[in-house]
Amino acid sequence: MTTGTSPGAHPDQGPRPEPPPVPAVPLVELVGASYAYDEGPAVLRDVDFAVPAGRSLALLGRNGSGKTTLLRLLSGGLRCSSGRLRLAGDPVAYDRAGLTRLRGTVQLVVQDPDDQLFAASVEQDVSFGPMNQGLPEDEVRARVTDALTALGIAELRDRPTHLLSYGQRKRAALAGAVAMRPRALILDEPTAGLDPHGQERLLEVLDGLRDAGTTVVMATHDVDLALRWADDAAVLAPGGPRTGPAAELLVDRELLAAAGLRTPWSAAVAAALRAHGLLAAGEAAPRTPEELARWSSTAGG
Ligand SMILES: Nc1ncnc2c1ncn2[C@@H]1O[C@H](COP(=O)(O)OP(=O)(O)OP(=O)(O)O)[C@@H](O)[C@H]1O
Repeated sequence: MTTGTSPGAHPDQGPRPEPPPVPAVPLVELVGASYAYDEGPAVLRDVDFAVPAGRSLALLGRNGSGKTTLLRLLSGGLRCSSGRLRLAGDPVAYDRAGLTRLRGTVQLVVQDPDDQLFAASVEQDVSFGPMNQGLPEDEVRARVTDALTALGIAELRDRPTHLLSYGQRKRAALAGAVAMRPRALILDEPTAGLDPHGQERLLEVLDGLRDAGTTVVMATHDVDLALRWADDAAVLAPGGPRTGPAAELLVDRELLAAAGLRTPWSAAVAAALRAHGLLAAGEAAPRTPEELARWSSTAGG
């Protein structure tokens, strides 16, 4: 991960606090990692991939580029064919103790909530992880309450999981990970299948978690969402992942085209504003319709 910061923005509330600087030692890191499934060629080859603590990171790439595989390697669900996984600088041992330590720090939420939820009620599901950690009952209950409140689904506590809507199931699955109080949440396409309102609410939840110090990694196909939400971005391009500040990487048209991604809406707007002399070179471009409205009211554009 290259160093640098980018000014994040809450969707509707103006600039959010600056993220912490990129620390020298990543929270979790793949070094020279390769992975091939039994039946196929290598999906990832000799990949270096660092997740800096306390920041938000969007992972982008075309279908089949290896996003899910990379997230599973980072969270210990898959083991590199070669190379290694490090947690806070230390190599992860894939034994019980090593994986317990990793999962206490890094929690993966898979794309389909039905692959994650398994208990009869929301409360039972969300309490499973903390109970499994051997926490006292009071602590488990408090964590469930906090996680459901953070996700805005406190009223669903006693509901059977199979009666929830898709968006509610996505939130319940995320609550289960949040209840583990991990340092890093790794989310595989968390906004997929949510309506626009549901996406906005989820981003607010993720911003709140990040602002409280949780590292949040999200795989997504949505370049617009990635550019306005993430501090950092990683693009799975043919030569391997490219990482850097989202505001720099996600306006690199050549890179995006090579990775099979389109240019974000706001980058196209910025190019048009510059072409018409309305935005100075180096001046930050608006990244959302709300930022564009604020920019035009102050710039008189
Ligand atoms: N269990 C598996 N067994 C064999 N091959 C697999 C398996 N899971 C994924 N693959 C292959 O690995 C490659 C990368 O898949 P992966 O799911 O990591 O990509 P992705 O970037 O997450 O894709 P998408 O955007 O479609 O979700 C694909 O070619 C896929 O066919």
